[in-house]
Amino acid sequence: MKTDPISFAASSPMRAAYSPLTHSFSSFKIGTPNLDAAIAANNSNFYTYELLQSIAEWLKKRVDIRPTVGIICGSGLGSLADTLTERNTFPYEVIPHFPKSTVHGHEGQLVFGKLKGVPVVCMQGRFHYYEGYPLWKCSMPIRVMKLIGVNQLIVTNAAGGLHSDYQPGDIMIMKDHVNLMGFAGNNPLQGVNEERFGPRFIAMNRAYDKELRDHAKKISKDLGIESFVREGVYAVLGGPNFETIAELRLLKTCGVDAVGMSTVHEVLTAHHAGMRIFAFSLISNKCVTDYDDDYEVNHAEVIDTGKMREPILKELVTRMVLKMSELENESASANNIDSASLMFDY
Ligand SMILES: O=P(O)(O)O[C@@H]1C[C@H](O)[C@@H](CO)O1
Ligand SMILES: Nc1nc2[nH]cnc2c(=O)[nH]1
Repeated sequence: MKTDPISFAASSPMRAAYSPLTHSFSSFKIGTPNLDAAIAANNSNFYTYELLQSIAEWLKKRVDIRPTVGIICGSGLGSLADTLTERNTFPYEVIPHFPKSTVHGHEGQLVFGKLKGVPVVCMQGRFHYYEGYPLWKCSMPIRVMKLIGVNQLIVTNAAGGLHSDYQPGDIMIMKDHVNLMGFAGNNPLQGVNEERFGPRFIAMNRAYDKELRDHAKKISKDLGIESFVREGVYAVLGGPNFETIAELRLLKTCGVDAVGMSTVHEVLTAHHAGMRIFAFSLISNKCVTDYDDDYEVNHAEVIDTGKMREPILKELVTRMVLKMSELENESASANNIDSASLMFDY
């Protein structure tokens, strides 16, 4: 009989639970009220490697497509997944152990399919910290994708434009981020490190792949959209409130170009797992940094900007996926040549 990871965990006598609140580990007997309370309070990293593997296996049993490229759709950008052919859709509530999507504009389903013949898996809806989930839970689908075979990730989001030149409808290729939640000690990689995904300490200077960013700029030129494609720095805040004027002024002086409430936890998890990452923000609104400005940002506007830019974003993402698949094939054949020459030499 196959061991269900939950029952396996339940049969282990002791388990360590990490509390990001107190930054400490405590040992709990499985099945004791203490552990149950810790899990209920989301203070324990509950997704063991084996549990994540069982989720990946559950999906692989139900779908033939084996994607190596994953896509995360931001607010108002879910229709990117509608471009897929040979679609196989899994609402999050049917996938074992998946959190539920609660935000308007995030459908809450995992969609497998093909983009111009390239197999991809798309998160049509993501998880945010402000929904009440800890960051390791928000980013668990990235690890599931990794176990399915995904090694390149496209991450999209809607963000407020802080840079004075940015206008709603602009596309900002992310070259870096400021992890404000990380400054406060909140990080999805906290807790016992799972070496099978990646090392304890990771460098971040190459997280946003330069070659992919250059391809995106070239594609933008080919599409004739370079006048509204930017490259900049995204800062993540926990939300759900939008920022105060004082907060925005502070962030502007720190070199931040756009502000949002997602993406960074996914990028950290994907980079830790060795994935190649391309990320962009759709600038959905201007950030108000003037006390005389009465304009108030709202979520409906964020969704509407996504709809407005839908056709061009679909084209950008499709061309990026084709390019990523090409790069992967090139590196696969280079590896084959390498191993063939090794066989010849020895
Ligand atoms: O999921 P993303 O980051 O695209 O969503 C942004 C941030 C908030 O969730 C929401 C605010 O309107 O849009
Ligand atoms: N934090 C933040 N997230 C956003 N998502 C879309 N617009 C905004 C914004 O202005 N601020």
